[in-house]
Amino acid sequence: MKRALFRTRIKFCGLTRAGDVRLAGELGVDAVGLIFAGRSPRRIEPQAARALREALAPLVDAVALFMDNSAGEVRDAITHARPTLLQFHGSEDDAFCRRFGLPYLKGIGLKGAEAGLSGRVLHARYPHAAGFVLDGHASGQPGGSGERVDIAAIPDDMSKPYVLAGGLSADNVYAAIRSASPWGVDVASGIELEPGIKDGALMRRFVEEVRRADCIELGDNGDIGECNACGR
Ligand SMILES: O=C(O)c1ccccc1N[C@@H]1O[C@H](COP(=O)(O)O)[C@@H](O)[C@H]1O
Repeated sequence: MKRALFRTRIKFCGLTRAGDVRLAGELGVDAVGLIFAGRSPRRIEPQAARALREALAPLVDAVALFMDNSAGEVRDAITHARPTLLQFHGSEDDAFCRRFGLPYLKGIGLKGAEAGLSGRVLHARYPHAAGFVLDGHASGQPGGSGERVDIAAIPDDMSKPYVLAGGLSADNVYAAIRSASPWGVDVASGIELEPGIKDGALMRRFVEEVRRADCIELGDNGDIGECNACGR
């Protein structure tokens, strides 16, 4: 695939501090994930989400992440966080995910029960999904554990955008983008000091590595061509 002027989208997930949200915007990150899943160490209360939302720069998406939350909890989070996108990581079906009137991403664990499902099956199961988050963890398990995604497990017939997640960091995101060419990349633990506490230097290095991967144009035969932006 030729990647002329392609820009890999970046989502930082599980932010809990307004300063981290501000820095994400300054670094040019496309989306910031606020986690309402009960099983997450990065979970925030809806009221706390309001302050984080206010720290978000314009033109940056706020993504509200859920895992088997009740409809009431999802609505409460939406009221406070005013997300532009929802992300579901549990056993929610398409009807549940779409009932809130916002576009949604469905998180799929590439290990366990959902391993080996084709893109065709995923698209049929979640026909209204805007895209998918393909994550390294087993289905039924919460993400955010740093469990490394196996690029070989990505279905080869994904027709909707997918975001790659699972154990990504500044040390491996370049290689992951070069081999999988995802629509976007999503990271939680790889940019933090401890769950929910992000590290500015790791955030910056992660973005730099994504930009470096995007700077290379791959020809149809996989050869590395010159940089689209700088011509080198
Ligand atoms: O991050 C969490 O705590 C979490 C909890 C429940 C479901 C999903 C969760 N996070 C998602 O998992 C990916 C990968 O995380 P990591 O980079 O491997 O630590 C993260 O980007 C979130 O979208």
